[in-house]
Amino acid sequence: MVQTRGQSRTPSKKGGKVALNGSPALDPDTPSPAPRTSSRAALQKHGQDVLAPKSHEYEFGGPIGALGVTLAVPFFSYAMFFFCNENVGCSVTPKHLDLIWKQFGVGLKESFLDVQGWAIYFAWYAFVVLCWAVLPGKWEIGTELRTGERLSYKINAFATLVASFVGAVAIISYKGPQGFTFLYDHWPALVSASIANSIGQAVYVYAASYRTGRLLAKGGNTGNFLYDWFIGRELNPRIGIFDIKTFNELRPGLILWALLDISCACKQWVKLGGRITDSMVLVVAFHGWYVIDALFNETAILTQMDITTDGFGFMLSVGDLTWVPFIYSLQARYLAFVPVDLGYAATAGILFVNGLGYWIFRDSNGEKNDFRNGTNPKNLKYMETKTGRKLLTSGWWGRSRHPNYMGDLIMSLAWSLPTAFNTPIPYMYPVYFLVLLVHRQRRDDAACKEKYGADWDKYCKIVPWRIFPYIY
Ligand SMILES: NC(=O)C1=CN([C@@H]2O[C@H](COP(=O)(O)OP(=O)(O)OC[C@H]3O[C@@H](n4cnc5c(N)ncnc54)[C@H](OP(=O)(O)O)[C@@H]3O)[C@@H](O)[C@H]2O)C=CC1
Ligand SMILES: CC(C)=CCC[C@@H](C)[C@H]1CC=C2C3=C(CC[C@@]21C)[C@@]1(C)CC[C@H](O)C(C)(C)[C@@H]1CC3
Repeated sequence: MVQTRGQSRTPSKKGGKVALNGSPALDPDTPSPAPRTSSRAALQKHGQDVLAPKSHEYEFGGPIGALGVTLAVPFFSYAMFFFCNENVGCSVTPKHLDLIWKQFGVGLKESFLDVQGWAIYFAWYAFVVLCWAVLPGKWEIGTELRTGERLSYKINAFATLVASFVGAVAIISYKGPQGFTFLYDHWPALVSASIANSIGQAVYVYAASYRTGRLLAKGGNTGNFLYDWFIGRELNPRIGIFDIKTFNELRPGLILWALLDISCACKQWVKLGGRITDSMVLVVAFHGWYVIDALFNETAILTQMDITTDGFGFMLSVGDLTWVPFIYSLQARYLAFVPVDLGYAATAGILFVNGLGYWIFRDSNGEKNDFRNGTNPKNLKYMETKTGRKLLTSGWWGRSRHPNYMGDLIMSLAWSLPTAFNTPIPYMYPVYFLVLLVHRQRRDDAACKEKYGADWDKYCKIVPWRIFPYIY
């Protein structure tokens, strides 16, 4: 599989560099830490202005926005379950609300007193950490930090995915599909445990960021407790050589998403007495492929803004650990109790929409990756900038400034179409995703404007559309 995201592969250099946050940078070929030069010496080189610059601007609506998202994400993660499940159905009517209200006590019990569900979640999390520690993987060096140093990351997310799939297949082969419905059956407890995990981690990294010498994210040090806790103060929180942000971004949430989908398919199999619908096959395959693709290209995230620029706070912890697995799998969970048979024509139509989205997503990311890696196989036009970096002005990047987002958004629609049109709830994912990517595009454009100055304005004149040509 080719690399699809990020700008370029991070250089795989040998050599013992110093990581500021107390963890030694690593020789990429050895899983054991290279000798530390002296983190204290490195600290002395950099003043507080470099390590912990004060942030003067709020994003995401400032502290009020931070509070809103902090409350909204857990609320919606529960609501999507309690408003849409096999006992109450998935309609949007006052009668339905009344029914949900009557189930409130049961919901509380299922969420907080289901010890087995909580145990499953934390056993799962421990398993993923263990895989990180014991499975082989090469060490890759990340992008240069503000301090001039680089951190190393163990690349074995794909091996973790394979180990998880092998485990799931073993359970299903041994016990049958009914033996793998336990994730579906403990859903509210799993949501609660993941929220508890994300709160715990956000509190930990916030407190740990006050240790001396931590490198803070430029936007996460406003001095407002709620906002900084939400956005994340420290850029690369680590426990020794374990990088908390990259670990959470790719492994526990994304793999759990794929496993929840499989569990939903097993539930449908049991419900229908030994078959799964074409719509379920499509959803599980589309999601599964997306997860495989992300984990196979693990190194690509090392150049993404979440890793290079943003801190790790509650927004990312709850996004990675709760939102991704439990909201992104909504369509599969819906189909588990409302089976939809699409037939050949609708299946072909949806395959076409997903294929179109995937092609745009992959081809546009590929064009940029090639270009940032110093090649231009399609001989695309580009413009020079004063920074010395070039910007593509033809091909996908000549059609809009974020063609890769367009592809991703088209795919997100294809993931909801298999649920048909009985209720709008399974379409919540593409709606959320549109909001996320429009916001992300604006943040990225602002960052590019800062980076390229007047050259970015010139590029925007050549390529006026932000995501969708002739629309936005
Ligand atoms: N499923 C999900 O929940 C999410 C998925 N994604 C996906 O992740 C992928 C990566 O997205 P993201 O990290 O946001 O950023 P992008 O991959 O879109 O990268 C943006 C960067 O590309 C460079 N760039 C911009 N224009 C040009 C050009 N014309 N020529 C060359 N380089 C250019 C700039 O950096 P520079 O010039 O410095 O190289 C810019 O900062 C996307 O496909 C997105 O859809 C993202 C978020 C969530
Ligand atoms: C509602 C809320 C708290 C949102 C926080 C946003 C996060 C859910 C997303 C921010 C960037 C993300 C990325 C992915 C998942 C969603 C979050 C965490 C990603 C890991 C999905 C798989 C992709 O292939 C990816 C690796 C490009 C992507 C990276 C960004």
